[in-house]
Amino acid sequence: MSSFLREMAMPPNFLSSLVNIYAPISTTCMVFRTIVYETIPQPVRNLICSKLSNCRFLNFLFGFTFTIEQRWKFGYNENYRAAEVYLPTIIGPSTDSLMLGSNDTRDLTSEPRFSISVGAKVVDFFEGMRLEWTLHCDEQQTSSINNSRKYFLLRCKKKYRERVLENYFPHVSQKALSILENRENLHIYTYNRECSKWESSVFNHPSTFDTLAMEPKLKKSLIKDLDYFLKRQSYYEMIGKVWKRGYLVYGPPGTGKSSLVAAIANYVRYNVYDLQFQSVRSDAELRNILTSTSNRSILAIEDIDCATTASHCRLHGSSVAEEGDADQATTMDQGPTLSGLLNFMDGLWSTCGEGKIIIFTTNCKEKLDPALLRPGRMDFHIKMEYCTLEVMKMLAKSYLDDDSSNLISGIHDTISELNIKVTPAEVAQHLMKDGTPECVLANYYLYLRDRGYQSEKKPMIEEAATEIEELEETLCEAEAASILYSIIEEEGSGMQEQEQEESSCEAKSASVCFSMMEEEAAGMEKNPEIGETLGRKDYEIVKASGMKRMLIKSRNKRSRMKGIVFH
Ligand SMILES: Nc1ncnc2c1ncn2[C@@H]1O[C@H](COP(=O)(O)OP(=O)(O)OP(=O)(O)O)[C@@H](O)[C@H]1O
Repeated sequence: MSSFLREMAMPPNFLSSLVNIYAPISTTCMVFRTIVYETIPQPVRNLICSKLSNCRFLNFLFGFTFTIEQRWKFGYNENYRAAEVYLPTIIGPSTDSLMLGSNDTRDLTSEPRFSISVGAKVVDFFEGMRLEWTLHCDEQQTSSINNSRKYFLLRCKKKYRERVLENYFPHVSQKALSILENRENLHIYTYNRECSKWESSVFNHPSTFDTLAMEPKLKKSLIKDLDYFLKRQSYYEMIGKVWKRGYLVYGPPGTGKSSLVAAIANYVRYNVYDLQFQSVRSDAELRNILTSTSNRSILAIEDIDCATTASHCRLHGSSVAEEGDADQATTMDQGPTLSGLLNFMDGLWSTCGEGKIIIFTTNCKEKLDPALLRPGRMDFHIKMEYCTLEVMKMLAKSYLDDDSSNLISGIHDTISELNIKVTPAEVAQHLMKDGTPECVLANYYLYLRDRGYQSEKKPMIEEAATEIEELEETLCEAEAASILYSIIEEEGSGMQEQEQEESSCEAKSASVCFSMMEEEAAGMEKNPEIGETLGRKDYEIVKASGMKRMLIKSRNKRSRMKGIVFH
């Protein structure tokens, strides 16, 4: 060292004078630092720091900036989403503006929610690093569409760059994930064709697997399938498959297909992207729409049968082109093709995004293109059915909190007897009516019976009514004859002998017949089995036709009466 100094021709006392200068400066700095730390509170220190960090020159020298755009390449940027979710939870005094609002339509006094407004700064401290976030928005006017480019800037010291990448971003993503898993509000997005973007609103659908009535076995296996899917991200990676799941929900209108989509969303706590397939103009637009949905979300395409029929026609060039109107064909929207959709589902485009659940619903599975149904394309086919006894009990449980009433079985038996099909939506509509559970169920039972009469049993009722009329006539005749007989017996002396005999004979037989009828009717009235069978409604119906008397007196036609009412 001394030789080195000698070579440098430095004065020998230079080092000692350097130490002499350094010592008081470093002591002063330490004292100054201690004074600053002890006298200036941390928020004020943060403010000063943020002012200094605004200084472009200092930033240029010591700062580093990460830009996190809303879209990354062709898809939604999950880091942007993580920041969007995480930042409102770390708002501190240094944030000078905020967006505030509430979606709770039920409670005006509910606590408002915050989100980051454009230009606002949010400062975060992590492992001793100071990190400053700002949200930016650049308006871009392209043709008639107003596109805005949103992005976060994250500023930190240059020396923190690696630590931010390695520790801070995973921390933000992790926090965002747990916030999303426990979020109160889900969102539903609908595609706005005019400005080519998804628009969101709060998703408040109350349907859950508890309220949804479907075959218990099917429900159980669906829940199991969802659970497996949610926790097997790494398994999908291991087997080289994209982490996504497709469900095809089919069944007649009103069997709960849309309710099932909502129940799935509420169960997995995913946002829902609801796409009207018919509103998409081309494959390119479809690709754009689908890739701009976020990860861990549900894409629901309802009534896919309508969509794919159109796509199928287009695919085979049957619609516009066949009409030979080429000009019209070029000016019209071409619409997405079936292959465009399939490509997204399991072709190359399917790799855009992870954790997606795709749900197609249809009223008519048979109408679907076989390409959509081939094994492996939609992982799980869910058939939503007309009401079974189990489904009816579940509906009664969730709408009336009563699944033990005998009337439920009665209703179900009546439905089977009448050979009619009833959707859960119809049952739900009746069960929502006002009244005690018994009343509501009894009314629905009566309604079904009535419905049976009105539709399928109409011819039989008409036939029975004619027979009743005939019977009434006979009975009237018999009654008249009986009266006549008594009159004859009383006043018989006034008649010719032969005439008297004939009349008497006729009247007598009529009277006998009439009393036999009366006797039998009385017997039937006492018979509990028949009493039970001829329920209130049957009685009412007969009464409504003005035949109450007939009902009682013609019970000797027991089987026929049962037939009128029940078969
Ligand atoms: N399985 C069910 N469980 C509980 N409620 C149901 C069920 N099915 C239908 N509902 C009730 O009926 C209403 C309509 O049902 P939903 O819209 O889900 O049927 P859908 O099969 O999607 O009908 P569409 O094919 O006409 O769209 C729901 O709001 C719900 O109240």
